[in-house]
Amino acid sequence: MSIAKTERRPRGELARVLVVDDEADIRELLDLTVARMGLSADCAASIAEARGFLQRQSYQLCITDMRLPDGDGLEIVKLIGEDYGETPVAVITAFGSAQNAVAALKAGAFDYLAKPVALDQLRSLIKSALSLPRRDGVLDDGRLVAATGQLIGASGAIEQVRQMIEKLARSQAPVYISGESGTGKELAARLIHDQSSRHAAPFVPVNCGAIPENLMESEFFGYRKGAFTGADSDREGFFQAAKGGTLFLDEVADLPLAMQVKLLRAVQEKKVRKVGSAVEELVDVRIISATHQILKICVDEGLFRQDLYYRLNVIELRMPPLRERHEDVAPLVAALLARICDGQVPRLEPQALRALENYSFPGNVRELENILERATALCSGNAVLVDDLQLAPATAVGGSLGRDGETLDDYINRIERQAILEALSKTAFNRTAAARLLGVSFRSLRYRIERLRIEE
Ligand SMILES: Nc1ncnc2c1ncn2[C@@H]1O[C@H](COP(=O)(O)OP(=O)(O)OP(=O)(O)O)[C@@H](O)[C@H]1O
Repeated sequence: MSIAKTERRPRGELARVLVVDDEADIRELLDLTVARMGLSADCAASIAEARGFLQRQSYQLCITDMRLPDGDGLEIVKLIGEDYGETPVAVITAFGSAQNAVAALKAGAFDYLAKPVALDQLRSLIKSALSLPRRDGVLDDGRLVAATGQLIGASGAIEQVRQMIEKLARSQAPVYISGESGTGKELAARLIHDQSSRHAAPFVPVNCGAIPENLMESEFFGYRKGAFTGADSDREGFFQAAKGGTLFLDEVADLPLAMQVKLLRAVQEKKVRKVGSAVEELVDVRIISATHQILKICVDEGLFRQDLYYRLNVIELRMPPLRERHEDVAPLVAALLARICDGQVPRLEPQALRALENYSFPGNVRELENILERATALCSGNAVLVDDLQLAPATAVGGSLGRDGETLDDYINRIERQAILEALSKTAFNRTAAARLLGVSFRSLRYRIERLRIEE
């Protein structure tokens, strides 16, 4: 790869878009739209032609069809990802081909457009791609976007999360953030938004478990005046409030099934309909979802729609529990104490730090925050001692023991199932790697998967 391909476009020079499509009328439509936006386009009819253009010229965006005469659009996504990483790639998928869109996003595509291409969607996609920060976090106007420095921790696991956040910020793909309560899922979602091309638009966090079921549709999609008693004026919903930005659906597993159907439509069509309105409106919103539950189990238990699961969980970001990264405790303590005390920061006795490093933190970083807040209020003088921490006695990993009426066998099966699903999700459903992680043989894992009827 030559240096020129990753260089920024000099100030004043037109941004260039590479269009790859074998259908002349689509090439023309894209070429015209790009030109009307004051940009310049090169058009290729095949992968081979696109390769030639990429070797000669750097691009701020590539838009490619999925079906090309000498291969498929995913090849372009991969080629650019490997050799021309600064260039975002959007794919055009056939009407209703959700699988293609998901596959392209998983392969690293920046976004997708479904045929027939809607012009306003195309324009907003181009605008988003052009306002993407560079890999080093510098925007087109030279400003630096918020760095992932707010995510404290020096462990390999947190470093991986930081890298993943940076990668996800350069895409529009739906992200599903998994992890126990208090591991920093919302913080990670905010960081993805802050570093993305959407950073100037709103980040709207929604706790799906906190909205009464009968108000859900109007809270999400808004309503028209007169839609129901008390609707005395038009109101926007979360989707409209997050226009151009990011909608963070926290505790998404708590959405009732009826609402899941409506959300699926909104995600798939990128359109919503206000309660009481006859027309649908386009909404340009990126969805990041999270839950502390294991969503795959909710799907298996029939509580969460599988089709919605696949649309939301295009890319998973796993937030590791604090007990898996004890080396993060000391830097977190230092940062949290500075945040809590704002000025006179007390000293943590070495014994107190050791006690924290050996603690299992069922409530993760949020629990550490609470422990430190309480300890700073309780401590006398300027030192926090072990007793000030008031650590709870060791608890079982993974939370409560048994649910109401659960037999011992059910309980053991549930924990086993949870451990297997976690291992499978950590290893991208590679059974050999998952078996290694669980310390069992491949055959034993296969047997357990069958016995517990786990579907991948
Ligand atoms: N690595 C981190 N560095 C600094 N602060 C962190 C980190 N992880 C979590 N926090 C802080 O811990 C608190 C809990 O984080 P957050 O709300 O993002 O967790 P969560 O996983 O979304 O929790 P829940 O599942 O309960 O909604 C917040 O105050 C957040 O700023």
